[in-house]
Amino acid sequence: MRLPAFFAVFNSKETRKALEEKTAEFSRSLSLCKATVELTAEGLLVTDRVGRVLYHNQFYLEMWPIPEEFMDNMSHQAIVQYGSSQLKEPQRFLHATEEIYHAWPPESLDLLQFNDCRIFERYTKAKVLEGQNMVRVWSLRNITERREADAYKAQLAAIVESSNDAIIVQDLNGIITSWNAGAEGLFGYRASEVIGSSVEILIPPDLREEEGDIMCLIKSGRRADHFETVRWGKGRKPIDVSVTISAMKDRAGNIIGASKIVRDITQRKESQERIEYLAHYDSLTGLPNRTLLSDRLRIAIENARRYSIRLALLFVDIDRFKLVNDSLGHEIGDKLLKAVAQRMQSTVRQADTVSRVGGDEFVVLLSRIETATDAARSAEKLITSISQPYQIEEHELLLTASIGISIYPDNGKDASSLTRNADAAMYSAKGQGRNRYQFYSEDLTYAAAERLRLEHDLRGALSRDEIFPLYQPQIELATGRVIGVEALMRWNRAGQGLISPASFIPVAEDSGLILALGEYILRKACLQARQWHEHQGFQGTIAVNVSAVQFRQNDFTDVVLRVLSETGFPPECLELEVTESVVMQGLESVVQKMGILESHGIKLAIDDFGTGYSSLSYLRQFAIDRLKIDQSFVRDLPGDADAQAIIRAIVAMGRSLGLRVMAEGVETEAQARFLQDIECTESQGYLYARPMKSNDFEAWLKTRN
Ligand SMILES: Nc1nc2c(ncn2[C@@H]2O[C@@H]3COP(=O)(O)O[C@H]4[C@@H](O)[C@H](n5cnc6c(=O)[nH]c(N)nc65)O[C@@H]4COP(=O)(O)O[C@H]3[C@H]2O)c(=O)[nH]1
Repeated sequence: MRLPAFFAVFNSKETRKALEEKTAEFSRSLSLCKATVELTAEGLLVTDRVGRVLYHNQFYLEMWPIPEEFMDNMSHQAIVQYGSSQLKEPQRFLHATEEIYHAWPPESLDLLQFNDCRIFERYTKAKVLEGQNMVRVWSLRNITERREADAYKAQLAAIVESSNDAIIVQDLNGIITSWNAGAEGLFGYRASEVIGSSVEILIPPDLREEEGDIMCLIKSGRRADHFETVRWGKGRKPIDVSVTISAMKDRAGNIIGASKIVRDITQRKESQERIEYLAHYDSLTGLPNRTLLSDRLRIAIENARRYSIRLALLFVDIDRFKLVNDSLGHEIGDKLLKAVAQRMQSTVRQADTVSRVGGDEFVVLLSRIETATDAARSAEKLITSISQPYQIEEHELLLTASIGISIYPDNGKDASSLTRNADAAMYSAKGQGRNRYQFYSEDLTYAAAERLRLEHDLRGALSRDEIFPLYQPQIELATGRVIGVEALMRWNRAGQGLISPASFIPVAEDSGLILALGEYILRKACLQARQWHEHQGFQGTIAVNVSAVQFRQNDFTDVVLRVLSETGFPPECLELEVTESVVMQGLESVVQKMGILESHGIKLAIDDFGTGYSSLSYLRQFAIDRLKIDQSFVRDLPGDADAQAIIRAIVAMGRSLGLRVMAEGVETEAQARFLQDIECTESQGYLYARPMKSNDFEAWLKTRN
């Protein structure tokens, strides 16, 4: 290191001793000074007025870095030139340095950004040394870390301010010390209103203990993390929130407070509640759904077991509800279901559960009954209540319900057997004519299993060629002439012989198989009748039964017309027999379909007439050609006065409406005579012939001619 020139001013004028002492003292302070500047974490450089380097410390060399030998006899400008290649903006740096020597300001401050991202603060100060000599001290300090920390802090502050969450800082006494914009938004207080106040203004009184416990954990250095709770907004408005809490520490690591991130979870809570609701309640009727019913049933069974009491499960099915949906549309159907649900609910006790488990299926859980009669009483009440007329928009509608009942512990000790058995009992109630209730019994289990087997076998019946029609002639009473023939479906079930339609048609209807079966019989009958027309001299009509399920199909008339065109059978010789249940609907789509059929000349007969509960006014609305008096009335002829009266009335009404009337199930001459006497024109029954295979019918026909 070069020593300053003022050492030379000491000369022999001083005493040697004094000089030595001074020199020693000076040397000590110089060493001290040197040690200090070498140890400092700043790069130090001293130049004279024109930039000659008078002093630099080691750090100055290392910070660039600049080789030591480069410093020898170098001007500051040359050194700066050398080092500038390390900087991001070398030109600016060179210019600034030059400007300092030129303008010689008392001090200056600027920043050097190195290519390797270090940042140095460069401070210079002009100094007067040894009285007149002007020097400049350059001090360069690495401020990279400080700058990063500042940037980080600024980012953090920006994040806190821009966060949608409320970020609140409080001290250990619960005094709010920081309150961001998110907190203003969530709680409705401005920062100026709450800073310095206790956090208690945000905490409902019943939750202050919870808050106290959490703060205790925080103070003791344990984790409290995350919890969901309720806070008060301005005006004590409760808000569902989630709180994430962490301890605030000072530099020494002492806990000095807590920071809380508070998030509004009102919407999430609401959706959670909605999901919860949808998982357990039927959205249309608001009744408990199958899941909730299962829970309640399980609890009720446990309860019944513990206290040795009985409970009942009522499986309620609305009869023929599908017809309402198909004909009046789902909107009306939905309104009707809501009304049914309300009635059912108001019929049972509060402790009982009415649930909707399917489209038109309800299950009622009577959680405590004394005897089976209690369940029967409830079932009766339900049936009565459901069967009162409904006014839905402009429609007055009538419904009935079939109910199956199973009782714990008599008919099952667990939820699934009780449910299964109530279901079987309901089917039995339907089988017995609907609009009634039925208790479960062992026989029903057998019947249910048999029903399943039947359905299974029926599925393959067509492909196995087991389905075929029999034919029964229809007679004009006055002349004995064969005016038509009715096709009656039979099933030759493998291993069981001929099965009557009464036992398999309801199964075919419920399973939808009736569509294929019905079309098959229609086609067969048309083909057969065409052949009889052409080769047997038979000119009568062929009557084919149509189930309400078939009639309901949107494409029903298309199917009929297609079969006619494919078989080449004249439409005016086809008569479709529908039951009163079809016309009873009295609906636009029925009228429309009948209109289409009529326009093609196809005839329509009302089968089993007199057994339905329909209003007679429909007879005028529909394109009907014939009434078929149900055989239950004919059976009691001629002795029974009531049967006589009913048949007389039907015949008279038919005549006055211009309809043909046929009596079914005529078995005796006396019945036929009575019918003829009252001017019933047509009849069908065992008296003339039983339903026959086609070749038997042909043979029978020959005997008539
Ligand atoms: N006791 C008695 N019975 C007589 C007499 N004359 C005819 N019968 C029976 O009475 C039923 C008349 O048919 P239905 O009222 O249309 O009643 C039919 C009809 O509703 C339905 N059915 C039959 N074939 C078909 C079909 O192809 N499609 C549909 N959807 N239903 C059908 O099954 C019902 C029962 O049919 P079957 O068992 O064939 O029973 C037939 C017939 O065999 C008689 O003098 N005395």
